[in-house]
Amino acid sequence: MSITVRAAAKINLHLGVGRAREDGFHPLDTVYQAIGIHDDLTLTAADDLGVTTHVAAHIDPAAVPDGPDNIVLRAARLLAGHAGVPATGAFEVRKDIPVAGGMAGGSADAAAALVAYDRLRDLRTSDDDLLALAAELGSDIPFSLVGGTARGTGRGEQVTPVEDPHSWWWVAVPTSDGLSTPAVYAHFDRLRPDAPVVPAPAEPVLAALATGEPLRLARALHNDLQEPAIDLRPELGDLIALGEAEGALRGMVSGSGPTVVFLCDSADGARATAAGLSGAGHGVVLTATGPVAGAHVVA
Ligand SMILES: C[C@@](CO)(OP(=O)(O)O)[C@H](O)COP(=O)(O)OP(=O)(O)OC[C@H]1O[C@@H](n2ccc(N)nc2=O)[C@H](O)[C@@H]1O
Ligand SMILES: Nc1ncnc2c1ncn2[C@@H]1O[C@H](COP(=O)(O)OP(=O)(O)O)[C@@H](O)[C@H]1O
Repeated sequence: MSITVRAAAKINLHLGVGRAREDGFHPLDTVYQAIGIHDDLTLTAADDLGVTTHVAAHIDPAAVPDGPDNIVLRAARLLAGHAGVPATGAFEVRKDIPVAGGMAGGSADAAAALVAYDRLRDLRTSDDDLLALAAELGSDIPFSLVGGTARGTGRGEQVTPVEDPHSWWWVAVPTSDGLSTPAVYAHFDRLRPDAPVVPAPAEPVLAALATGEPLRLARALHNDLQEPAIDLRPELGDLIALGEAEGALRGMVSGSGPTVVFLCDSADGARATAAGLSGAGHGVVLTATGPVAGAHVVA
């Protein structure tokens, strides 16, 4: 008996970050979009609990913990505890989402694990409970369940779907050496001790999404973590300039980085930008459209 669940990478079209709260988390006003780079997770009934991971060529297998710290096992233990059942099952994850790349790869796996465990064990957990468990595991995980395009507030865990009927073309350039999310937020604190309590509002991106015009969205994209990410990794600034010179409408650090994403005007535009970046020596260049679905059963 087994089940396979697919979960998507996310990017932040808007990431407004306010001054750190007393609990250390930063208040956010963000617009997430799930894009077509996926991890697939298969759960098979077993007596023990374990995870094996198979990674795409662009991912360092050593970057993914294979023991109890893997977020897939943390998700299974949390849901099993909530339901009062033993935490057992053999998880197999096929990873295409860059690790520690600012694309919520771990969050996608956690969301997929919650859905797979719930369905395989027929737990019938309510959507509200699944979202609450997801938020306990990590700020981005509720969005990985919901997918599409959505606004995130609080520390990013309060998710409201956003109308986004158009399809957008993205090129993503991951970097083999990840950047830790807490390190980038800590650097934001150093660079912006005067950050406002209320984060920059997402309305300009929401208005641009409604037009369906790539140029309007390109102008509205906003990421308050881009400055600290580039300060820690100056080569990311060069990469953004290169992609824009190769025809992208706009390049931006994805979340806390170091993946850089480029918005393009069309499929042809994305192909040309990707070819230009590859030609300039960037070995791994991924092309995807968004929005796509959140964690869902595929087999
Ligand atoms: C920056 C963002 C933007 O979507 O994504 P990534 O770039 O990591 O993918 C998120 O805020 C990452 O969310 P996620 O990776 O789930 O974070 P969590 O596990 O909840 O928290 C990890 C650490 O990040 C910091 N953190 C996270 C969220 C938040 N609103 N404020 C924070 O300061 C804290 O230091 C926290 O201990
Ligand atoms: N299944 C998993 N996939 C990826 N990373 C995981 C997983 N489980 C735990 N981790 C840990 O979570 C960290 C953050 O990973 P990830 O979610 O990919 O990054 P980001 O928050 O930048 O999108 C990694 O450095 C890794 O040590």
